[in-house]
Amino acid sequence: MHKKTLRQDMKAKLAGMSGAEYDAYSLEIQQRLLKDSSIKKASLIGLTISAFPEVNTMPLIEKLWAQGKRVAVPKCEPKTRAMIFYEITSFDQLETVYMQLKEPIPTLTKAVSKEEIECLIVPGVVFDELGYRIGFGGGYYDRYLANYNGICITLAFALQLVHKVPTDKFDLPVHKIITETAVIDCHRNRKESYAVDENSI
Ligand SMILES: Nc1nc2c(c(=O)[nH]1)N(C=O)[C@@H](CNc1ccc(C(=O)N[C@@H](CCC(=O)O)C(=O)O)cc1)CN2
Ligand SMILES: Nc1ncnc2c1ncn2[C@@H]1O[C@H](COP(=O)(O)OP(=O)(O)OP(=O)(O)O)[C@@H](O)[C@H]1O
Repeated sequence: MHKKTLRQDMKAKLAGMSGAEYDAYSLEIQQRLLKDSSIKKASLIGLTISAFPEVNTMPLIEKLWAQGKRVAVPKCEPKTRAMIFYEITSFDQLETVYMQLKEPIPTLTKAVSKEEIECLIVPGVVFDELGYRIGFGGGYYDRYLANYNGICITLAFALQLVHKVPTDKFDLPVHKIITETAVIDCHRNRKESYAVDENSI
C-alpha cells in the first residue's frame, strides 16, 4: 500500500482511540521508556512536543526534567525542511508558529547541535518491527537522521504497527519502538531478517 494511504488510514484509526485509552497507554509507554537503558544513560534527549493523537510527551518531559536530564525540541525551517533543536527548561519557552505545532522560542532558548543529542525520540504515524516509519510527510526526520549518530527511539501505540512499511532509499529506521505492550528491538530484528535473507539465497 502507498505511504499516503497508510498514513491516512492510520490517522483515522488513531482518531477512534478513546481519551481514557490515550492517557493510559501514553503513561504505560512513558514508564517503559524511563526504564530503558538508552534513556537512563542519556543526559540530553531530543523529542517533539506531541499533538493528539501522538503519544503524550508533555508528562514525559516533566519526568525527564525531574531526573535532571536536559531536553531539546525541534524548530522547523519549512523552506529547507531542516530542523534545529533548542534546549527548553520550561513549557513557557514554547510558541505556535508553524502548522499547529509547539516550537521553542529561539530568543529564550539555546540551540543544541546534533552531536550533543544522545537519544532522539522520533515521531511518526505508521511503523513496522524493523523500525521503518511513515511520518507526517515533511521529510524532516528523514533529513535529520541522515547524519545522526545517536540512539533513535520511537514511542507509538501498538495499533500503529503494521506488518511492513514501504520504504524509499532515504528512509532510516529507528533502533527501538516502545508501545504500551512491548519494547521492540528493531535493530536486532533487522539483523535477524538480513540473516534469513542470506540463508535463503
Ligand atoms: N509533534 C510533532 N512535532 C513535530 C513533528 C511531528 O511529527 N510531531 N515533525 C516530524 O517531522 C516535525 C514537523 N513535521 C511536519 C511535517 C509535515 C508538515 C507539512 O507541511 N505537511 C503538509 C504536507 C507536506 C507537504 O507540504 O509536502 C500538510 O500536512 O499539509 C509540517 C510539519 C517537527 N515537529
Ligand atoms: N535525506 C533526504 N534528503 C532530501 N530529501 C529527502 C530526504 N529524505 C526525505 N526526503 C524527501 O522528503 C519527502 C517526504 O518523505 P516521506 O514521505 O518519507 O516523509 P516522512 O517520513 O513521512 O516524514 P518525516 O521524516 O518528516 O517524519 C519526500 O518527498 C522525500 O523525497
